[in-house]
Amino acid sequence: DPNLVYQPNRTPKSQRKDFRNFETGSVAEHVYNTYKLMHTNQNVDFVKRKHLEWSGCSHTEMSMMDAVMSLDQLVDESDPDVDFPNSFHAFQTAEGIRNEHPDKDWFQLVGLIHDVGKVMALWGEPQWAVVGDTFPVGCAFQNSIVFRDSTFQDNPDDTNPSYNSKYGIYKPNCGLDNVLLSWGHDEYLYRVLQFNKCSIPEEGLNMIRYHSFYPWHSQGDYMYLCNDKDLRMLPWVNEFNKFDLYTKAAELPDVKKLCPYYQSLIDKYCPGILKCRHKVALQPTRVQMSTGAGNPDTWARTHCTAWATVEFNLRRGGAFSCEVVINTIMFRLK
Ligand SMILES: O[C@H]1[C@H](O)[C@@H](O)[C@H](O)[C@@H](O)[C@H]1O
Ligand SMILES: [Fe+2]
Repeated sequence: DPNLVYQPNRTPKSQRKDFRNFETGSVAEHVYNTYKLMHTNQNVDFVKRKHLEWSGCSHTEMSMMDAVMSLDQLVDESDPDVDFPNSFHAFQTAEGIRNEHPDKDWFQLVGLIHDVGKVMALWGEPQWAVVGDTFPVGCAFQNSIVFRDSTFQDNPDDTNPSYNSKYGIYKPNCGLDNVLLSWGHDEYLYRVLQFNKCSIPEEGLNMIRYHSFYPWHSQGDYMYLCNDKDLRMLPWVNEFNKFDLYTKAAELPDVKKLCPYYQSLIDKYCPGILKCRHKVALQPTRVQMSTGAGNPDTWARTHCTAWATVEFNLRRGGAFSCEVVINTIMFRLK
C-alpha cells in the first residue's frame, strides 16, 4: 500500500517536541522510578519466568470491551504524556486512526485494544513488568533504550558476558520472533489474541506486539536481529505509532457515544468472551528424586518444563532416594 510509507515528518516538529520528554515535567520522577525498577529487574531469567507464569492453563474470561473499559482503573506510571486513565487513550488512538484510515476497520480496532494487556497491572503485576518501552534481553542493552545510562547498573545481565555482547544469545537476523523482549503488555495481549484465534491481520498483531519497542521502531536500533518479515512489518508498526503517540491529548473523548461503533468491530474480529491467560502462581515444590536419576540437572531436564536453571537443595534420604527441594519458581513438573 503506497499510502502506508512511514512519513516521519507528517506531524509538524512544533507539535512533536512536547511528547516523550523524559527529563523534565511534573511526572518525571515516577516515570524514572518505574524505568529504574524495570531496568534493574527485567533480565533473561525474569522474562522467561513471566512467559511461563502468564501462559498457564488457568483462565479468566472476559469480553474485549470489558477489558478496554477496565483500563479506566489504570494510570500508566511510565508515560510522561498521559496522566488520565488508559481507557481514554484507547479511544483517542482508535479515533485518530479512524480519521486517517476510514477503510481499515481492523486498524481502528488495533488502536482501541493495543494496551489491553495492561490488565496485568490490575491483577497484581507491578507496573514495571507491564507498561513502558520494551527492549531485548539476552544481548547488550543499547543506548537507544530510555535512561540507558543510569538505570541498568544493578541488572546482572549487564555484566554477564553471555548476555552483554551485541548478539548475546541470538544469531544475526534471527527474527524478532526469536528474541525475548522485556516482559509487558504488548506480548501478553499478542498471546491472548492468538490463543483466542482472533482474526486481526498479521500486520495488526505485529503492531500490538511491538508498539512499545521504541528502540527499534523509532530509533532504528536492533536491526541486526531482524529478518525480512520484521522489516516488512516495521512500516505498519510506525504507522500505528503516529496515532498511539500523537493523539494523546488532555481533551477526553466521549466514550459512551463511541462504544457502539467499536463494539461492532469487536464483534467482527474478536467476538464474545475471550479466555485471558491468567498468572499461575508457581510455588517452590518438594519432590522425591531417585538417586539413580543422576545429578539434579539431568533429573530436572527430564521431569520439569523449565525455562531457567533450577536450584536444588539436596537432602540425603534413604539409600535409594533423596529429597529435592526446588527453590525457584521457574519451572513446573511435567
Ligand atoms: O507503548 C507505550 C509506550 O511504550 C510508552 O512509552 C509507555 O509509557 C506505555 O506504557 C506504552 O503503552
Ligand atoms: Fe502500549
